Amino acid sequence: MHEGGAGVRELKAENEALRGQLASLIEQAENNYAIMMRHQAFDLEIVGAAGFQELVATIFRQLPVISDLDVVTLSLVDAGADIYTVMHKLGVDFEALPNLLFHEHAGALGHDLAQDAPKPLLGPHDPALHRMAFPQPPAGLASVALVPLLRNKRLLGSLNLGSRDPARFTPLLGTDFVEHMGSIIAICLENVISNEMLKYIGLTDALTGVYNRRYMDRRLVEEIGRARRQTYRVSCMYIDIDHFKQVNDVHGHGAGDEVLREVAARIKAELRMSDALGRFGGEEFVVLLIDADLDSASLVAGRIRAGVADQPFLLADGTMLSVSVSIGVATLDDFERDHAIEGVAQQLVAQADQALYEAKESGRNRVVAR
Ligand SMILES: Nc1nc2c(ncn2[C@@H]2O[C@H](COP(=O)(O)OP(=O)(O)OP(=O)(O)O)[C@@H](O)[C@H]2O)c(=O)[nH]1
Repeated sequence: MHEGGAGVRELKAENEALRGQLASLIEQAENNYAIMMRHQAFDLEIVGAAGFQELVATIFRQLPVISDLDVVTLSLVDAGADIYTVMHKLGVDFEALPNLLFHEHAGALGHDLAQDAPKPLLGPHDPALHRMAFPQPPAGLASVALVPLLRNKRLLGSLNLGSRDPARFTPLLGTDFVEHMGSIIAICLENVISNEMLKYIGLTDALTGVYNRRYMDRRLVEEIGRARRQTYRVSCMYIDIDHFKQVNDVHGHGAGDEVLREVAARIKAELRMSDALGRFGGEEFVVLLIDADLDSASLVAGRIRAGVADQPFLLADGTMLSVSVSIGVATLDDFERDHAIEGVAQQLVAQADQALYEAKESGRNRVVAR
């Protein structure tokens, strides 16, 4: 009887211990489930990101929270600064993304480039070794994971995770989870970068790098709409290189291309950030000036004319060439509220084109405003 009582107590204790273990296993499973759900929501959010800025901002905003990290940086391989330049032109606000780092060469990422598919590097934080991944490490950063972002064996960059907990990332830890995260982020990055590049190519002129006609037509309509609402002036310049056929005929098409590029650069040098310059085809450029009346647009046009004519062009083969442009300027002042914006935009460009015709007729290398 006595022995039987002890047996029951033992069984009870064992039962309680088992219940305790089970409760902690259930809690752990629930925790893991919650983490998995948060990561699934994160995956869905980054897959749905509309563009580069949204994707990168989502990574920086969400990852530290859902993965309980003290710092996240993203290093991108950007030979020739192509990605940076295009994103900048498309309006990405890099100041809002201080943990986005660009590197000219993949070697700066810290991964073993001799391997076809380098593995994530986990271990203690070493300020000297991890300087490129964490240029401004938070105080107390103790362990880090550098996760290579790979697409078809090409290293796009590295996702760099940091924690103040020294046990968070150790070389012995499994890397399946971070590898999975890295592969999803790599796919999303490759997608948004190529989409943004295509968008950019579709809006710009390959020879001169300025906007193309398609972009300018759209921008004109947008700007006229905005100018109507906010009642400021919009002016337009039509610029045409004088006797450009001769440049091609005498010096060759390559020299003509060089002149087109240099003219575009000289026009751009006289414009404000808010103005838009586009090549309308051949040797014609159109400039849209925001918040500029006819007088100030004519002043800018005068500076462009002088900027082209006063300094001879030095071609790659050493040839010096005198080039000039004729410019027509027009402005939108009564906002023509009763007319459709598309019609008003066409009329503004046509008016500048008419002024350009007068500039050509009256001797070239001059500005006519009307
Ligand atoms: N090199 C080069 N030439 C181009 C390009 N697009 C158009 N052209 C040339 O631009 C020239 C335009 O000549 P025209 O329209 O006759 O005018 P122009 O000789 O500039 O004479 P004015 O405008 O009357 O002063 C033609 O010779 C075209 O072949 C281009 O992308 N590259």
